[in-house]
Amino acid sequence: MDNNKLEGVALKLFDINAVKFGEFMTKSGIETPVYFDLRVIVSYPRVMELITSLLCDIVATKVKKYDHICGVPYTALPIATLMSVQAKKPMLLRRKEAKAYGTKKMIEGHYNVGETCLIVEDVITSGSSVLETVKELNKEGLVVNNAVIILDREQGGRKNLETNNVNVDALFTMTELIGILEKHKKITKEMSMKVRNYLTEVKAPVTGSSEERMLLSYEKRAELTSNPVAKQLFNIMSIKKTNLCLSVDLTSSIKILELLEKVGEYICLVKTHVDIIEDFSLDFITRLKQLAQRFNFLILEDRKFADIGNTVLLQYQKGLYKISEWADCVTSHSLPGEGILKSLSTPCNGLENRGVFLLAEMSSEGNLISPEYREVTVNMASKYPNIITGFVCQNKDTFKDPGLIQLTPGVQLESAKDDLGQVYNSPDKVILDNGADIIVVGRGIIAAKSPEAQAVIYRDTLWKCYLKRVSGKLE
Ligand SMILES: O=c1ccn([C@@H]2O[C@H](COP(=O)(O)O)[C@@H](O)[C@H]2O)c(=O)[nH]1
Repeated sequence: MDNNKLEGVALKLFDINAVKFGEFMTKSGIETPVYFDLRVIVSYPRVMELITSLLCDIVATKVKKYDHICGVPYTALPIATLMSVQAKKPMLLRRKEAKAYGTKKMIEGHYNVGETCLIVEDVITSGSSVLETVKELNKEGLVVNNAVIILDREQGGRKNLETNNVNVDALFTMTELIGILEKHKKITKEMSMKVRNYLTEVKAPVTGSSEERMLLSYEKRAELTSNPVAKQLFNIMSIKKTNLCLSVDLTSSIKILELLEKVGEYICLVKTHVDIIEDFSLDFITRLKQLAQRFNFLILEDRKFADIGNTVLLQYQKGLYKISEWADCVTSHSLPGEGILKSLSTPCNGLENRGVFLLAEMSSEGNLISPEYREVTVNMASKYPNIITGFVCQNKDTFKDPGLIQLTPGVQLESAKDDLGQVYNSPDKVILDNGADIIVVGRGIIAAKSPEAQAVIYRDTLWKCYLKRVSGKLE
């Protein structure tokens, strides 16, 4: 590759503010000393031309065979278009959302099953955006072996893609780009060191492992999930900056509503056991739903269904509680087999956005769930991606899919046990070591002198642990 041309592009990117240095906060609250915004390059035709020609050079020498070019939406689309024209290879267009009318195709353009497609992307961090595009192309029977990238942030993307059989070639790694800018005195030695230190501190997430799930932000995971309730929860957590689920194990509906008035703003999810409420009424449900809307949290009925499909269907939709009409999600055992998931996914008027947390483990001492049971549960869930929101579990290795949520009960500020077998772990332990995404706290808050003040303490402690986890700066 022409090194002068490459250095010229690096300097140009700096001049046009496509690369910035300082103290930046990502949307999910993680600090970074360097920020890339390659969206601006469309305003600089000469930069576009240079980048296209360098990427085409890489492809000509490194990629053996490809039939199509596809850019990852949106920043890479103009570059992919220019490359397609320069290399005289047909382009495919990946939609982000299917059209509401017509063909509903996600990939536009003419192609045949078994043909190969080269992917073009501007920046890779974890590589998940490229993988989303790979997934869509694979669904159409297209094969992806290669991706060309303008900048590799060296934060695990290359490894993730290679694990998924996609070979990566980049114009620059972050280290190379920093090196050029330092050499040409665009940035100081100190700034260059700061970025290098940041790179060594930030651990690389690996796709397909529980580590990747733990290192990805809730924001990013909202994009990766196929379950509408999980998406809503990831979004609520990102917006409200809370991963606290309050378990309102109280027997008076008035007390539950009073408590939620005080703590609603600190939680992303409320967990109920409606069958312990002594004065249950549908008016209580109406008021609960109003609070959920006002404070932007979802409702999980911890029903722990465990019967044959037909009975569960009746328990879910009928009886005194009519759970399916108000609970955004429910918990269920996998013990009876797949029938239970079939019944919970039975279409019912207006209930498209319902979710299920499947119990893969329990927090109580001496429970009978074995590692084999846990594994079969997770495999069973994979056949029902539309309704599975996540798992109630205690361990990070229970599942890998970053689109699913680990809901972990048995949490108090200090590790402890109650007299009836409940085992409590600390926030550090469950989030940093054990992979919890949403943390269920019951008596730790509701039995406190001031539940409101205690909810704030839990919200802040749990969120800090999450930020520490996604920053990758684990000891
Ligand atoms: O394995 C499990 C599954 C569910 N739970 C429920 O969570 C809350 C925990 O309440 P604490 O007062 O914080 O102990 C409770 O409603 C359980 O039914 C669980 O603890 N363990």
